This record gives sequence, C-alpha cells and structure tokens, in this order.
Amino acid sequence: MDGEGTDRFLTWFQTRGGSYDANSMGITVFPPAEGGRGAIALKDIPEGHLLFSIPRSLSLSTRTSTLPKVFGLAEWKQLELHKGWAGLILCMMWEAARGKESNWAEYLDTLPTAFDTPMFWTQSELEELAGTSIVGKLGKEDAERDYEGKVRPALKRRPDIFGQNDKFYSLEMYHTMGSRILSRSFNVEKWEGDDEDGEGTSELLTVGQPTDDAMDIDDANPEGTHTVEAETEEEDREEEDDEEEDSSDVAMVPMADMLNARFGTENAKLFYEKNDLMMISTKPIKIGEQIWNTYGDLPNAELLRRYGHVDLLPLPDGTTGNPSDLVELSAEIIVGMVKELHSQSSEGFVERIDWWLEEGGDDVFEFDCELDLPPAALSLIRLLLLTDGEWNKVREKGKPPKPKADSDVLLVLEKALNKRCKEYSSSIEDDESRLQGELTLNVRHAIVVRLSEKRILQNTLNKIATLLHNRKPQDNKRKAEAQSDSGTKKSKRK
Ligand SMILES: C[S@@+](CC[C@H](N)C(=O)[O-])C[C@H]1O[C@@H](n2cnc3c(N)ncnc32)[C@H](O)[C@@H]1O
Repeated sequence: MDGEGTDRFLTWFQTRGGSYDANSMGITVFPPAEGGRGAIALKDIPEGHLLFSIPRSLSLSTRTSTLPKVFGLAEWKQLELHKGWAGLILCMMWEAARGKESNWAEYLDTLPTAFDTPMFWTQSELEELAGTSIVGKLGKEDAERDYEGKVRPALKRRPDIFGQNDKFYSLEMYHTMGSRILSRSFNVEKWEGDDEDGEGTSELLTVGQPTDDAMDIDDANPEGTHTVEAETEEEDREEEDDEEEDSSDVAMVPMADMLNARFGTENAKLFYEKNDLMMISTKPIKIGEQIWNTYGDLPNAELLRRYGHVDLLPLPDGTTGNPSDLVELSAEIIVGMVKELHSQSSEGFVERIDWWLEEGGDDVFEFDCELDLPPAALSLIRLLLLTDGEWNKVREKGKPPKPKADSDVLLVLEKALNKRCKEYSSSIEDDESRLQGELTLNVRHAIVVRLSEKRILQNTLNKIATLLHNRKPQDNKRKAEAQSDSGTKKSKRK
C-alpha cells in the first residue's frame, strides 16, 4: 500500500467511526525483517496510552457482513457455512466483489494479495521442510474440500447474489482470503448479554479470550484482553462443541492488523469495551520505535505456517533462533522403539495404548529449548515397559505410571529421538553451511525452521547421554537392592 492508499484507508477508518492518535502514531514501512508495513511512534508514548479504537461494527466477520442474512440463514447453515472459516471467506469474497458498495472496500484494498507462507510454496520448496511439523499442518486439502463442498454449491445456488464473476470466487481467491484470515484475524467474542443474532443495542462483540491476558486499564474497560494470534486450524475448530459461535467470533479488525510482532517485543495490545476495540500501549514506547503487537510468541514453524516469517534472536548458546521453538515427537515412534528394543508383540501394546489415549494421554510430545524431557513421554514409555502384572495394577488404579526417567526409559527415548532425527534429509552442519550462502527467502525460512528443530533434538540427546552416564550405576545399585529386598521378603514368607 503506497502513501495514497494509506491516506485513503485512514480517511475511511475515521469516517466509519474509528479514531487514532495521529500525534502519537503513524503507518510506515519498516525493513522486511522488521515486518514491512507497520506502526511507528511519532513521539514518546507512555504506558497505558490509547493509540486507536475501532467500533465493533467496523470489524469484518460473519456477524457484521450482511451476506449470511441476504443468503438466508437457514440455507447458510444447510451448506454448513456457519462452520469453520468457509462462511467468513465467502463473506470476504462477496464484499470484495461488491467493490465500492462494500462497507469495507478501502480496508480490503489494504490487504495482501501474495504470501510467503508454505501454502503457496512450490513442491521443491516444500521438500525443504521435510521432517518439520509444518508438513502435516498446511490444511490445503481441507480448504479445497470446503471450497468444493460449501462455497461452490452456494455460488451455484444464488447467481443472483454472486453473479458470474469467477475472478472474485475462484479457488485461488479462496486461499488468498483464507491466508488473510490466518495471518490477520482476531478472536472477537460476543459481548455478554448480546442477543442471539447479534442485533439490537447490546452492541455485538467482545475481543479475545477474556481470561489470563485481562488487564485493568481503567474503570471503562475492566476486562481488556486481546488475541492477535490467528485462529486455530479449521480442523481443531470443527471439534469444538460450540463451534457455531466460535466461527462467528473470527473477525478481521482493520488497523489492529497493521501491527507487526516479534518475540518478546510487544508494547501494545488490543483491549475491548462494550462498543469498541482499543489498541493500548503496554509499555513506554520511544519516538521512532515500532509499535509491536504479539502473535503469542509462537515457534518459528508456526510463524512460518501462519504468517510467512520467522523470528531470529541471539540465543544463550551463541546461535540465533526463536526461544519458543520446539520439536514434535509422535507416540508412534516411541511405541515402535519399545517394540524393537524389547521384541514386544503389537497385540500386547494395543490395549495399553488404547487405555492411554482414553485417559487423555498425548499422542505427540513437544521438546523445547529448555531441554526438559516431557513427563508424558516418560510416563508412556514406562507404561509400555511394564510387565503384564504391573500393567494390570496400573489399569485397576486408573493412573498412568509416574514420569520417572530411569535408564530403561531413557534408552527408549534416546533411540526414539535418534529415529526422529532421521526424518530430516540433511545434517545440522549442511544446514549451517547452506545458511551462509545465497538462498531464496522460502528456502532460507525452511532451513531456519528445520535447523532449530534438529538443534533441539541434538541438545536433548546430549542431555540424555549425560543422564544415562550418571544414572546407570545408580540404577544398577537400586536393582540389586530391590532384588535382595524381594529375596528377604520371600524368605520371610516361607
Ligand atoms: C498482522 S500483519 C501485520 C501488518 C503487515 N506487515 C502489513 O503490511 O499489513 C502480519 C504480517 O506482517 C508481517 N510481519 C509481521 N511481523 C513480522 C516480523 N517480525 N518479521 C517479518 N514479517 C513480519 C508478516 O508478513 C505477517 O504475515
């Protein structure tokens, strides 16, 4: 968006009831590594300062767009457009197709048309992500299923509303709108006491998850909070009980979505009142500094998948990376390793695994930069290593084994992590050397993500090796003691 575009947007914003402190903040373009277009402090801003406010009616969601009503709410639901993001995407397509007639025309003009997210990568670029957790989370097929199953039938059913304009309603446009939601939407809940369909004087929506983030600013907005993190994946949302309400909470919020984010730099947050959403500084901001929101300090894999960028900061070990990074290990690898190491038959495990899952046990374990061994992974390994007698007792008690990292458990975990390392097609050294050379942005991002995952795996393996080294003599001593104890008991019983 050029200067003229910014001015048009700001004029639109103000004429529609939005307000911003033009003395304190402006919209400018930062270097790409700092987010490109974003907001800048035009003077020293104290903490708790209102930077801008947005009437709820100016957010764009399935509640504020008139499309669901024009289409007919019953038919909307019949096509399942009230579930997931398909309904909001169709609203955004329709609003874009209406051009200047749309309430959001000038806002829609500000939104990106191209993305650096893996959703739009070539096959060879995607191959660079092999081994990372992004691969299974792109959601492209799910999106295309929704387009074919919900949006296309809606377009066919109501040519009087949608016309024949393929340009605005193509699958490509569906992905573009979906990516706009993924990288810019907020979770805007209904205001408590609002009536069923969001009409009337109860003034529609509230922002965010009014829980931990809540912060008192003054009496006027006692429950301020924000959720700049893009919504959870569609498939997660579909599992939620009150899905209908959740989907209509997803909203595009003009101006608030102009703020960039970087790990640990947040100095402004979105708060809410009954009628307005408000961006308020959470720290003093110096003149010339960027006004940063937060996307939840996500790991680079998630930043890349949702937003198309990565955070690189100096880390305590002298490398650069994102302190939130983590690597996933599936329970499947652990189960396979126990089978391999202990020559167990698959049948013996099925019962235990089913029980583990029924009890709410994880099927994926996260290892992070802190290098703590996930207690749930330790507990699962112990469960799988139990004798049949011990397993029966555990089942009777209804409690998974305590997450103790003895040497048997550590050996399984070590092998499982070594196997996990093999899912990447390159070594740490290869990646480090490639990062020194010329690379396209996408390939560089892919290497940053997988290198960090591999470093976490390697550091965790080093930790396990040290633990094993220190623990073996202790474990042997304990085993010997246990044997002599049981011997004593047995002789007593005789
Ligand atoms: C909510 S928008 C922020 C405003 C955006 N820069 C714009 O021009 O409208 C999120 C997008 O901004 C960019 N962005 C935000 N923070 C960034 C950062 N720390 N580094 C690189 N890009 C960033 C990414 O393209 C991301 O998808």
